[in-house]
Amino acid sequence: MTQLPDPAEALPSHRELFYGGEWHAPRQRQYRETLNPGNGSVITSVAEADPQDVDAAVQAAAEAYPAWRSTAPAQRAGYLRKAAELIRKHAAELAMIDALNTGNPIAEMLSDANVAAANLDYFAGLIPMIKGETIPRESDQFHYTLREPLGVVARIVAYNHPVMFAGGKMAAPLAAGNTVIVKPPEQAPLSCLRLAEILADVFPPGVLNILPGSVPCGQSLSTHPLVKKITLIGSVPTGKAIQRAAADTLKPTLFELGGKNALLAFPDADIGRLVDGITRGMNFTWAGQSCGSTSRVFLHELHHDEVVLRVLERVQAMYKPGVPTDMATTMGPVISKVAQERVLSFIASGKQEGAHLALGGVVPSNNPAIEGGYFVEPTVFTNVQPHMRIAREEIFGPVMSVFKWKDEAEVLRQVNDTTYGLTAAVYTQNMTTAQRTVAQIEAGFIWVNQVGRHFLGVPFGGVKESGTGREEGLDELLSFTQTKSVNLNLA
Ligand SMILES: NC(=O)c1ccc[n+]([C@@H]2O[C@H](COP(=O)([O-])OP(=O)(O)OC[C@H]3O[C@@H](n4cnc5c(N)ncnc54)[C@H](O)[C@@H]3O)[C@@H](O)[C@H]2O)c1
Repeated sequence: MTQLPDPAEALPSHRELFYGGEWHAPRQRQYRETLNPGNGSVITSVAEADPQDVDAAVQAAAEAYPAWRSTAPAQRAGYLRKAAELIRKHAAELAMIDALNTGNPIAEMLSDANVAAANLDYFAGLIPMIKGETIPRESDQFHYTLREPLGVVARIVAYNHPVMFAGGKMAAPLAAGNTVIVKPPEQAPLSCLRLAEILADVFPPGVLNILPGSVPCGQSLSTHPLVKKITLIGSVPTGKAIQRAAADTLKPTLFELGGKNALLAFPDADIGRLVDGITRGMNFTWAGQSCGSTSRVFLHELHHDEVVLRVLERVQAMYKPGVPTDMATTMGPVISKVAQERVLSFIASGKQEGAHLALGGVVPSNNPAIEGGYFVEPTVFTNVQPHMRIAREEIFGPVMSVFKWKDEAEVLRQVNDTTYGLTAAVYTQNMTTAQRTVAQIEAGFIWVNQVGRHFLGVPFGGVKESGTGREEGLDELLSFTQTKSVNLNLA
């Protein structure tokens, strides 16, 4: 069994900005309190980068770029593998920090650092795929292309998996020869600071920079002329704001945004698997705070009542809000008081609009150990209708909406009747039904007969407003390169 570190000892000793290989106090001396959502207490305060700090960090990353892009591919891969090794070594401590600072249960967070490390290893191995082409010659004209890095890349990440995103998303741009600035989520920056401490001596100064800050920091990164690409894991409105801000410098973007994902079950679905998929797909463990959560469940009228009954039993048995740093805890809080109030207002709207509250819907009140934390009981609505707010908007909380269907064309219309298009899941034992349905669902990633899993090498990303571009595969790596075409006149 994994030896867990003491929460207080796991915390980083730095609270400042890490760039150019050193720690820097923020120029305006601005610090922001960061909380433990499990009990609402303040853990510490962390530096907030302002535009001047952003400029200094970008300059440091730009200075480091020429040497890093010229570093031999095998040597660059070596740096990434070293980072992966260190992240694995410190996985338990990083998980403990994220459990404290995000509220996600420690038992589940133990894998997050390992996912980050796996990304570093994967992209290190993929470096030889950064290749150009030769183009058929016309008489004495010879052409070829080179794939070159972009320069300084900024990656802004969301709070639901800070270390997994910060560690994992630095991999592709670094592998491609870019220098990187990671902006941690302002709600939960501590594991990213510890990551900077762990990796401080791995990369040459300025190659990896970690810049805690909030919206102004993200905005400055979006407009800075030396940032050559900006990416976001976050909400749709933020993606749109960054896209607009990046327009002045014509920066390319890569967005992994929100979702209102459907799980569509056909009458022939294996009921055991289906119940398991519905229950797990909602990600109640981290209070539903996952972009890929299948929060809209479409059950055929032939099995609806039986499946709902079993899902309710299963959810109650599997998820109990508890202290996030306790290994036995199966469900955490949402990230903040504001988020808790937002989730509760969605629940109120569901009731008011006539959906049936089948489970939860309240703040847990029977566990003194989590008093003051931002918890909401796992919540399931049935009899949800397409026009309701809970059917249309991303809640990013532990609220599942169940719909009943009987007509395939109509249910597919409802599944696609959303501005989002991140993931979907289809349950059927008939592969023809599966293929027919997959072809019609508007989503970037579709599971058949399971939910939630990611596989390195299989592109992940959204269609419609859920994002642009693809991550977790070769597409991601190549998106941090640009093509240079060369013509040789052999006449
Ligand atoms: N598709 C995915 O892979 C994925 C994964 C996790 C979360 N998400 C999405 O993230 C959202 C939840 O995270 P959140 O509430 O922290 O999102 P958010 O959009 O509010 O914030 C995300 C990040 O963007 C920064 N930011 C906010 N406004 C900005 C601006 N104008 N300019 C530049 N940066 C800005 C924040 O500081 C933060 O670091 C949900 O919508 C969820 O679906 C998507």
